[in-house]
Amino acid sequence: MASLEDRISKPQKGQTAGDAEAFNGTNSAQPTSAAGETGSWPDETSAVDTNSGPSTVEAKAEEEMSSLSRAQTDGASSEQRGTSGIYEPSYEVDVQLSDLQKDSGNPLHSIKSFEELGLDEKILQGIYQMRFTKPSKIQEKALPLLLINPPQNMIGQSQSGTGKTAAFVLNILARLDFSDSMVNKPQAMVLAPSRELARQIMGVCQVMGQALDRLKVEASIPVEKAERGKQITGQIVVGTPGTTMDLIRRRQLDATNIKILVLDEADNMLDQQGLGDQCIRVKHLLPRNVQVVLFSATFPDNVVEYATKFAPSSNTITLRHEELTVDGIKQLYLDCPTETDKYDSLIRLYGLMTIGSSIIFVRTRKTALEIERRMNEEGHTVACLTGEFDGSQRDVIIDSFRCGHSKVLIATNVLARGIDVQTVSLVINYDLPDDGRGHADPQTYLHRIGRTGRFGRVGVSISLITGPQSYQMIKEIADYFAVEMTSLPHDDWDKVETIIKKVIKSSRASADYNKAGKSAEINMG
Ligand SMILES: Nc1ncnc2c1ncn2[C@@H]1O[C@H](COP(=O)(O)OP(=O)(O)OP(=O)(O)O)[C@@H](O)[C@H]1O
Repeated sequence: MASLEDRISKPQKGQTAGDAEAFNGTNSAQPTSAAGETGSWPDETSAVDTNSGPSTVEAKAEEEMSSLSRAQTDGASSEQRGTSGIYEPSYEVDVQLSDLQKDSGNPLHSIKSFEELGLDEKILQGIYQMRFTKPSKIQEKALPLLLINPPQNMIGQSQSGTGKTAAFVLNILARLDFSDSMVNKPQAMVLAPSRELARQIMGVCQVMGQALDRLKVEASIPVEKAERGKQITGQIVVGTPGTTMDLIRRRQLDATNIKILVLDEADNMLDQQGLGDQCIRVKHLLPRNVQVVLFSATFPDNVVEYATKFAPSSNTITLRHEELTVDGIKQLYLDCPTETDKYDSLIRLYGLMTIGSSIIFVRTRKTALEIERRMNEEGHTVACLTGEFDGSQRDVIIDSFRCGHSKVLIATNVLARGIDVQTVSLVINYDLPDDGRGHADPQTYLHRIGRTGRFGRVGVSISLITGPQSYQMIKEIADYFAVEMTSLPHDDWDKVETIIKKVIKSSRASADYNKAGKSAEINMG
């Protein structure tokens, strides 16, 4: 793969998209353990998790903090550690992480320390609390550009799980004004495509900013019983675009002092009809000189122009699509003769090993509920999260998954992006993501499999294939990212186990990450 040298050059312009399935809630959170009972996936839990946050616009700060601490436990329960079975971890993830961070071809590599990035002492304290030792490449490259004064726009791209959230959160924390006249004024706004991601980002802001005494972070996500007229007074507001727009229009959110607008999963926010529209409208309600920051692992060609209009004259950090996959995620596929075989294979996979936590992605809510029902009937405790549940149900389900009470989550694309649960060691594409026209949707595939293999951890993705069309789709995906996918035989489960063992082992051994060119191309606006 071509290696990209860091390089200085030029920017562009862009625009928007809308809310969608992102918010209905969900389901039936059941306490869980995975199915079958043989091996275990590597325990990759190391550093602190930074997950999800709390509640709703009207929620009390204390409730938020307690919900946050719950949600931030990433599910690395002691029972998951050091289990024996399909693969025994051979060394601590800290060691692996430092090896990875020494490798200049790795997205986690950087030559700088956090101390060199010019951050306030109190913000550094937050970083130490999170036990981040070194910045990742995107953090190292993006932060100096984000912190320049006067502020400049940014379009930042980096592989899934490489720390984009901390990059934009640190910039926000560094720019907040806690003086008496400003302390109750919203100053930064982060928009995300789902309530789960918005809550997670809130959590990161709160943990990273914990040494900042007057910091207040508030959510703008749909709530069941919104307190009419309640004013948002947090300096940071994190939410979904539709609700945020409503709050501004109802004058519950004073946008006149907003100086930073971040769109996380920006390509999704700008691309989807509806979400994009709402993002544009929100932006129009903000001061003209707002610093616009767009982050995502993917920026497909069709959104780049849009993005460069939305964030004019941006500094950009981009990657080629051949460079987007994370080497720690081993991509496998299982060819199933029929749809029925798909379900049987799923059950066999769970029978094969005990899995830390896993997500099964399906195309429709109906399939999600059907698989949930069947797996529960067969004694597997699983939960399901789709857009049809209400917000509070969704919160319960995702929090239960984050803290490891439920370990198997069946989800639609609503959870494909951004969700960071470090114990997820397996992602199953029960249905491949498609573009609605019979072709693969490589971006969604990348985001889905990126729910595992977070920040140097090892993960496995298994796509279930049935028939020539889905075979063609997996081929399109493999070609798009220039990756090799390992085939699993559906009729020889001993072999499946052997292959999975082998790929996990090989990915551990190859902490060298030798794919040349995982570095970003930087363009200065
Ligand atoms: N410098 C660091 N050192 C150690 N861990 C880090 C560092 N930066 C981020 N992390 C951890 O890496 C994980 C992934 O970070 P994050 O969720 O920001 O990834 P991302 O790039 O936004 O991924 P995605 O594209 O999937 O949204 C988080 O658990 C975070 O706490």
